[in-house]
Amino acid sequence: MPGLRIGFIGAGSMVGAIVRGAAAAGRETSGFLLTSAGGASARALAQEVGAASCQSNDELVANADMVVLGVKPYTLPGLLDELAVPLAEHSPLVVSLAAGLSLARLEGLAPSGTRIVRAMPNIAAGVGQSMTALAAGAPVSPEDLAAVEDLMGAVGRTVVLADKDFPAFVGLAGSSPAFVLTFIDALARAGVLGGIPRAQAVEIVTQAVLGTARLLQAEADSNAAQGRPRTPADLIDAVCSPGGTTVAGVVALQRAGFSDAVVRAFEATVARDRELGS
Ligand SMILES: NC(=O)C1=CN([C@@H]2O[C@H](COP(=O)(O)OP(=O)(O)OC[C@H]3O[C@@H](n4cnc5c(N)ncnc54)[C@H](O)[C@@H]3O)[C@@H](O)[C@H]2O)C=CC1
Ligand SMILES: O=C(O)[C@@H]1CCC=N1
Repeated sequence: MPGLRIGFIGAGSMVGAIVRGAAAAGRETSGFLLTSAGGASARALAQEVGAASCQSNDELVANADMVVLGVKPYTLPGLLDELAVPLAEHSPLVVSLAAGLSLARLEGLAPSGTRIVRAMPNIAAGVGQSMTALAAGAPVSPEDLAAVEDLMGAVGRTVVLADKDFPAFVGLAGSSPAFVLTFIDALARAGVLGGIPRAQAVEIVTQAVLGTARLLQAEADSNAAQGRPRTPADLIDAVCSPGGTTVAGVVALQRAGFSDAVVRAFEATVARDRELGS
């Protein structure tokens, strides 16, 4: 939204990805305000993207229309407590990126009536490919939500989700880049076992994963209108020649408990998200 001043409290991995992704997407970043603990990372990020850094979180809240909270979940309650007076006085729209903290919990920590949007992006925001969930609290207007969709839409896809579904979403998209990277790392190491140098193996696997994800997206986009798009299982069948190499590998993955390991990773993530919020 042109002219909107967006403050980011915290300039770590996630805010860095959003701010760099927005800058790379051509978003006007001169209205971005940044702070961090100690200030150094906020100043460096601000300089990199042509934004401004603030001396304090109070100054940032006083000057922003939207305040994105990009600190760790365990830091957030203390931060909201410290910001109670400026938040009550200036009433910016507040966006929390924190895992675990439900809208009800956030609303209980902020001054009464604070407009809060909960967002769960992922690290691919840095290259404009985040999958971000959004949930809006009761006082949030359609225009407020549209402003957050506009910011997060600049760095990937967005979906509005019920707050209760956030723990599952974290397992599917917030944390899952690390699961996919674990797969890429393991397959690339196997490639080294097969005699291919590590850097080349990583490049090869990365393109294979990217191509597969693009194939699935194209399938959904182009076939949705005409009928039932092919599912991941359909595409697995399309790669598996009878008696061929792929089915041998897929059956070996199944025997080793690959699907079970993935479901366990999801369940552990959901459980940890719930623990963080309790
Ligand atoms: N890293 C990721 O892939 C994702 C992270 N998130 C959420 O984003 C939030 C931030 O996570 P990361 O960026 O990974 O953490 P991080 O540790 O990389 O960054 C945290 C930032 O907060 C700053 N900070 C701490 N206390 C502060 C204070 N009082 N005032 C101003 N700045 C302060 C630190 O200086 C640092 O820049 C978390 O709530 C996390 O749940 C959500 C989705 C994905
Ligand atoms: O690990 C975490 O808690 C954060 C939330 C989702 C991704 N990183």
